[in-house]
Amino acid sequence: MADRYRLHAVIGRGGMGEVWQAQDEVLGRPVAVKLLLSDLADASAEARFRLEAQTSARLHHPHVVGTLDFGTWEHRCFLVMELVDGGSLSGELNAGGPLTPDRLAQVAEQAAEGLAAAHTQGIVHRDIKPGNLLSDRDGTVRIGDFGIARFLDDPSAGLTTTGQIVGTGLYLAPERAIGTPASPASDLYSLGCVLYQLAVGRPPFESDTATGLLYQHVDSPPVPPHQRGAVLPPAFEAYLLSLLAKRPEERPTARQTADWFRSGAWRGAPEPLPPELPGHAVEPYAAASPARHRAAPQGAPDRAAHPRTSAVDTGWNTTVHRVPARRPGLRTSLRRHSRLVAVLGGAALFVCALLLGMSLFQA
Ligand SMILES: Nc1ncnc2c1ncn2[C@@H]1O[C@H](COP(=O)(O)OP(=O)(O)OP(=O)(O)O)[C@@H](O)[C@H]1O
Repeated sequence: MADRYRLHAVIGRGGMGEVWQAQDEVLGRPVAVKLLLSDLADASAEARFRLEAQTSARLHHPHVVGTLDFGTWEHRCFLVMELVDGGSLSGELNAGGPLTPDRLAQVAEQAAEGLAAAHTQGIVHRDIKPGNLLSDRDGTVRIGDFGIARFLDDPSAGLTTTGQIVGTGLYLAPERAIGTPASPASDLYSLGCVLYQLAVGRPPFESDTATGLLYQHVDSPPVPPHQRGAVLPPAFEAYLLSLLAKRPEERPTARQTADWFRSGAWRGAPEPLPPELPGHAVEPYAAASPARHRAAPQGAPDRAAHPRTSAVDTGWNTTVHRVPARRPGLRTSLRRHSRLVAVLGGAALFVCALLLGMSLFQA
């Protein structure tokens, strides 16, 4: 192909193309070649495919599948990638059943490292699922398939042109289920779903209908993995559930997740919850749902105790300028600034009374 690549065998087929195990005959190394499906060879499919190539080409990281080349051959676009020769995490689960805590922690750390690299570049993956986490033969995990990834400043992020939510329903974050664009935190939710599935054998939520599935993401607390037979250290389980927090701001960042798993803290007991801060209540998803009480489990990072600018919260520091903060409602702002409002109101009253007094005196 293209006077350079010898295609050997099809590895798999996705929504956009088929992936081949191939040989780069110029550089003499094995590669993976993704060919756009011929029945998709229209301008918009080509543009999406090209975007996938351009997005992934911006990332050079040991836990992201590297992009090597892109071109057109016999009217079909192709993308050349590093060959990851150990299969996907989906295959690993199917072949050997739920993963051991050690392997799971390795997957969590390395996938989070790859996500942190993407988020730092302003890229949200939007389709984290077991089939997109590939593994080298030595077990190293790499994130592949940036086919529906978007840059954070892309106004179309989160929706296709027809208004459909894209991404795989089993791993879709609640904020995306209700139509909000994907953010880095949405990738962390998807990673939480994947880790849950790799630990339990089944994803956290399943339903016969797409609506039923979306509803559960938004409103149902996940059943703790140990109640479904998983054997995880308590701290690990607590952290995993924090990734599944309904509210995006309560999830740890990719950077925090990678650091936490690398530290080995997952082997321990959950840390005690810090005392609830007054006025910390936020009101987005299912305020009255039991999920609220699950959202910040023991051992999970407490976002209120580590605000975005704190030195502990390094993950946010790298991405905070890219992530548009949700604007608080008028009532929330007034409540937050009540003391300031009272002082300003008092001062205004005083000035009015003074002016009135002076004008009366002059009259
Ligand atoms: N660089 C790679 N090295 C080895 N295998 C790969 C590589 N990229 C993809 N694959 C494998 O090829 C198969 C198809 O991948 P592809 O990304 O096209 O589709 P998908 O992620 O399964 O589906 P979709 O694109 O519809 O989400 C997957 O099974 C994946 O494991």
